[in-house]
Amino acid sequence: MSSLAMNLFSQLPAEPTHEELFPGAILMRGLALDQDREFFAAAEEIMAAAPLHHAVTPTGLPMQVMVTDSGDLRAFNHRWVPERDSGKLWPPIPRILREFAIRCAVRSGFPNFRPDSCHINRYQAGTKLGLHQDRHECDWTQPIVSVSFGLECVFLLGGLNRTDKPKRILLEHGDVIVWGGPSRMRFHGVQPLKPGHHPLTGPYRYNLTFRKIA
Ligand SMILES: O=C(O)CCC(=O)C(=O)O
Ligand SMILES: [Fe+2]
Repeated sequence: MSSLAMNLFSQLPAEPTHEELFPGAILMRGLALDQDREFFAAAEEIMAAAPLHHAVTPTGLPMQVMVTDSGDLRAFNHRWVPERDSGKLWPPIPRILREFAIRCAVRSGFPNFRPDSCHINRYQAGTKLGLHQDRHECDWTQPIVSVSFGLECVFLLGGLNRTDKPKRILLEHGDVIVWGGPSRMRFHGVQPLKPGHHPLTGPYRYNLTFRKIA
């Protein structure tokens, strides 16, 4: 019996997992659970200072996913597009989130991660994110740290070509995925969210990605 299943019976908090999905791509189930309320409250602070808005495709079309950002001035300047964004500066990354993201990277074999931004995606039932690579960052030796809250989703982690068949990974509240090194440019995406209700986030899934952009 797996330790996770045992814990259903013992009612003890589950130990986070450490699963290497590919070289440089690590799934740590439940790693954010211990402090989920504090972390989500910090995400809510970001959203209060920088309200969620619809993401737009590179060609300017509105997407279903709602997004916002936090981070330092250099990262903001690197990503800011006058035609797309308001001129308002990003709020800083809350310290509790930045330090957690660094710990996640260290556990995954990336001890030099220095995130300068935290991007938030909010999904509701039916919202998906197509397969893409994260390529707006300057330094691809720095990994991506992704933390999920609320409703579960099926995360797709593919290869270095868009047509490579992706692995399907169920991501639940508190799960963390880090991808870097040889996995940094893997295509990834999110399948349409199933409707549901989560005690902390209601009808939504939130995903926080920590990056070194500038
Ligand atoms: O929501 C997720 O799990 C992935 C988000 C993502 O890939 C992105 O924002 O670039
Ligand atoms: Fe991405």
